[in-house]
Amino acid sequence: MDRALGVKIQENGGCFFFQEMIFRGTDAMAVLMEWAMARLVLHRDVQAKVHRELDEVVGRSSPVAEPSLPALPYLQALIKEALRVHPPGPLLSWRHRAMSDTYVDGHFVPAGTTAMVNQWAMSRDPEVWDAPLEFRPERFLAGGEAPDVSVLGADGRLVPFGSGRRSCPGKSLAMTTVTAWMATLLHEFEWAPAAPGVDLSEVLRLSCEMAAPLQVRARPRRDA
Ligand code: HEM
Repeated sequence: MDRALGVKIQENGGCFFFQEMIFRGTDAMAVLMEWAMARLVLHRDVQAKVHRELDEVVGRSSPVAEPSLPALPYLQALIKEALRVHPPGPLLSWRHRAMSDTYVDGHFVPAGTTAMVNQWAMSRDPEVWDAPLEFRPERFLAGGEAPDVSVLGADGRLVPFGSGRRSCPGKSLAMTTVTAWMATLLHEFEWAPAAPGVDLSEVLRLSCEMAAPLQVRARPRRDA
């Protein structure tokens, strides 16, 4: 029994929940990092800015450690921008169903319709985002159009983890883990595409993945 919600959890419900945690926890984070790396090898100026921030905050002679993570605003902006342009879970709340015939914004929705939130489209809406197809982490920094946007569900402009009580329970863990991994991968190496150009085509599987898996070259950059 979930005492907070007063809901009885069946045995198979518990199994599904753990299955979701394992699949979503590993798959979505890996997919997000692949997209972020694709953007970093494509936009070398963005990669150079992350490297500069890491050199200033962590220093070339030290590895990344957890206390440095909150002091990396550009890296955090980069991860938000990757979540905006390439949300691993583009459709939200697919388990919501209309209980009766209704109208939403003038559109008839018959009873029994499964309702989904297309946050992929929301985060590319030109009425909300300046030049939405441009990859620009600066939009999340001071002076940008969305400097204080939270990705954790409190701001409808960007909801890569959903919002409300069925939002992703792993969102804080995911943000901390992805920030730590990206910081380490970027502090230790400089990344370049294995061949000229990067194919940004998408394919929707469990997550919205790169259709052509990313291939990169890594060059060590840190002092021994
Ligand atoms: C970058 C990483 C991640 C992204 C982008 C992500 C995104 C999402 C999204 C969009 C949903 C659906 C929300 C909705 O439909 O409204 C979801 C649900 C869920 N996520 Fe995540 N997630 C991530 C990482 C994780 C991690 C690390 C865990 C667990 C360790 C996790 C566990 C779950 C579970 C169990 C659900 C289902 C919740 C429910 O049905 O009530 N996720 N996630």
